[in-house]
Amino acid sequence: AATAPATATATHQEDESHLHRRSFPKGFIFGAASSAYQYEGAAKEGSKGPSIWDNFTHAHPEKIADGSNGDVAVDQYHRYKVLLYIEDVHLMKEMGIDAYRFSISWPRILPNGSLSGGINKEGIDYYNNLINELLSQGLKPFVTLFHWDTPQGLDEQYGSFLSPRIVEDYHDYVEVCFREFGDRVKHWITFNEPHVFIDYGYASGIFAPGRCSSWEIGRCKNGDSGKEPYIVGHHILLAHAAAVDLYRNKFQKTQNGKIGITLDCNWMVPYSDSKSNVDAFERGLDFVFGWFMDPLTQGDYPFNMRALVGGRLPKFTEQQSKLIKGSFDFIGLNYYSTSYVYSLPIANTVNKSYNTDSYTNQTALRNGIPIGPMPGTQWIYVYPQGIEDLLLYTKTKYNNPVMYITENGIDEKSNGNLTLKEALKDDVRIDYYRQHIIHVQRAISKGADVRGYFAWSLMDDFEWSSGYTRRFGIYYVDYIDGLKRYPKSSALWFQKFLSK
Ligand SMILES: OC[C@@H]1[C@@H](O)[C@H](O)[C@@H](O)c2nnnn21
Repeated sequence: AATAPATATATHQEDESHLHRRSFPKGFIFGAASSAYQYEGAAKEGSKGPSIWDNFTHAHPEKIADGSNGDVAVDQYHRYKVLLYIEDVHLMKEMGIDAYRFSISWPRILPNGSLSGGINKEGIDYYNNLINELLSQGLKPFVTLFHWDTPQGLDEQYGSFLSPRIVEDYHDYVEVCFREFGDRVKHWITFNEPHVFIDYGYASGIFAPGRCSSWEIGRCKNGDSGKEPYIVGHHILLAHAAAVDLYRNKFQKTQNGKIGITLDCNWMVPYSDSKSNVDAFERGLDFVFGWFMDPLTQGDYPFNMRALVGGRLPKFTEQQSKLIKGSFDFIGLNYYSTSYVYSLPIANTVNKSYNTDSYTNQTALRNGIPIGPMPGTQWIYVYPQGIEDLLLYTKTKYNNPVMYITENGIDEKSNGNLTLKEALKDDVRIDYYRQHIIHVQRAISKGADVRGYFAWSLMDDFEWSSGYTRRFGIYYVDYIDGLKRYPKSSALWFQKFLSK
């Protein structure tokens, strides 16, 4: 008689026997990731200037799930020694983690955003201490130069990324960072996820600076969701290229570091194999990922964007195109989830928006069946095949660049009713990391040039519009009792996985 099908103990349960650090290429880096606004706190200390996130959380607490902000966050500014030395670096070392990805707060270096406003020595000192602490514990610093916290001064002075003036100010800011930290920092990331920063900050308006058309979900007072996203994206690419050009011409020969950019791309699966939905798959990826990957590899935006956005999409001069094309030593990829994508009928909507320009929509359900389990927040459906497919898509379409997974992770709801012991038992996260690491390994075995993998996040932290209601950490932070840190089961799993 036919044997009953084995009931899956967990979706995508994979064979783990071959899973250990040695099964990755020599020199492959495992790390943990963070960002300045989500970790540092000390928002008004050390002569730091305000960022748009300081302004946004205080001006619009209603836009944050628990009305919170990053004034204190997990207080890395005061605790990095404790955070990274006695507790976390100690555990990171024990865990065998090789690198720590963190971001520098632009207004902590240049308080009003421009060089003319002066360089903040206390900011330089803080990051020097943090970098030295990491190195003293054998950890490589991977530094993100911009993780969404634009100096408020530049936003007020000339609309920050809405103006080409941002290119010069960003150039001056990164030059200070290369000069002050480049002797020890050998991996630079110019921008974190320009797509998310723009989509949420200038199209839907739910993130800082909270600009969008009045009819968009953010109900913004100012903005234009059909024009501003493309202007901001254009200036980010120009600023990125200026930073890479500066690094290559003035610092790389002596400092011998690498510079790249981190892009987000949740993977997509055509809702059906109909031509229209397969076309939607291409368009959907072009509007999220190709928006930046095409200029970086070919010097112009994808054809789909040129065709559908028309005159609202800025043009590159020949010189700008040359400067942008090839302006990276590596690409950072942030992957979390996958959705089905389907085509929408072309409509002559008066209300133009980045959110509708691609004539695609995404859904987690097909015929009512989710693409994967959703054990955490409302947007992460566990689909490990997606990280493999994204890596292989990038390999095939963009000539196999050097890649790092610079973020991958899952969260759980913050639940005050759990005992500490229960809160530390994050088996879902262990399962998530195990499966995604296996699929990264498969992509490498198929030729993808992946050099590293960073877990998001080292510890629970300020989760943007979700505030502290969502926990992404492999460390638990006790927000009630002095921000104490406790390794979750996933931290101990990493320790075991990395020690083999
Ligand atoms: O939402 C979890 C994390 C954020 O905390 C990071 O700051 C951001 O880079 C990101 N991109 N995708 N998912 N994430």
